[in-house]
Amino acid sequence: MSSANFQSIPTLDYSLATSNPESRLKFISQLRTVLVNVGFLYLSNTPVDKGLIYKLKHDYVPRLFGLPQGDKDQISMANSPHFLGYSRMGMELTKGEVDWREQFDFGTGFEGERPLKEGDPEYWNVYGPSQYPSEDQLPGFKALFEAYLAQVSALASDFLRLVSDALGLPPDTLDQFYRTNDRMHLSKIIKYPVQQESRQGVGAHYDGAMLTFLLQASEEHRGLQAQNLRGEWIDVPPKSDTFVINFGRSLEFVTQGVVRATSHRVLAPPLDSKTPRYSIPFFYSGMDLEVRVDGSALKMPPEILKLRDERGVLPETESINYPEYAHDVAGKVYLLGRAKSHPDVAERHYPDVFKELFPNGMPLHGVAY
Ligand SMILES: O=C(O)CCC(=O)C(=O)O
Ligand SMILES: [Fe+2]
Repeated sequence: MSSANFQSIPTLDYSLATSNPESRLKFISQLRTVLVNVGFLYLSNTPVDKGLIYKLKHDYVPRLFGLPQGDKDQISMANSPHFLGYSRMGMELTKGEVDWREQFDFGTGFEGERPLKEGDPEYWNVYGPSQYPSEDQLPGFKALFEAYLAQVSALASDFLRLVSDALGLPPDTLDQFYRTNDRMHLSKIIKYPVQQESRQGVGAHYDGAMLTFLLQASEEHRGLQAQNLRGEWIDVPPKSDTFVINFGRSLEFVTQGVVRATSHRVLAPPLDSKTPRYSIPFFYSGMDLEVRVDGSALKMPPEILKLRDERGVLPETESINYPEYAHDVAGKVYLLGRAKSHPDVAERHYPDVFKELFPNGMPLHGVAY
């Protein structure tokens, strides 16, 4: 069976990539197969501090969601033109349906605001400072989570070089989309409560960022599923001491479809569950706002394009997001994606974009994606 019709998700051992040249070659070859055919992998033996992850998962995350509702609402995403902050359950849409999850969105890198100047495009405002609970509310959390984000961000940057290498390109090739220092990567801390009105934790979608590093923070819950080439939903159960990595639409576009941006979704914990599911995705999303990642940006080696052709064409899936990479700069695509997921925030901070996307006003079910 072709690995494009995978029935489980492969695990790659990061220590192979970092120990010696022969083992690195082995890693690169495994990564090439995953990039072209699967689009999802578990990565084990990463350098991210295990103690930090433990404290985040078992201590801070439950306490973060356990804060009084008033404290959480104080840092509501509605306050933020950067789409950062707290979203109550039911405030986010995927494909026009409510996602039954409660979440905090945090970005890396910005302490102060960077006000727009006359003539700057609106999408310059998508990067900006995060909203954290105060030190009184959750002492030590900001420092710990920022340390975590710094480590995962460094890992993602190193991993992107392995991706370039696996695609037969010089290792620094994909760095060209991340040149300035003016960037923000996005991360979320998510709680999926036991099933509410529907089991849509998050609906079928592609990610936009080149890479996603997901920490599944509740070992007892399945729920994440990825779609193989035949369209079957395959479980991606939690696996201890690993990250789940998947590839997004920007990487798919820029590699002319060689890399699979794999459609995925999350089912909420079923009715008989005793606990919610927590997860922490980190999106290596902070591309330079002005770059284009359409298919003309990189020259792909012919032998690599051949692998894409041998894999075959992806069927229609339920996921249709981020088609704009074909014609818009990265900053604009990011803004459109965020506005579609959070129309209330868009209406307040980007009224023109809101009107363009939702000419009939605030979407209810089945209107947006
Ligand atoms: O919660 C998860 O496991 C995945 C979340 C996800 O796919 C996303 O936020 O893009
Ligand atoms: Fe996702």
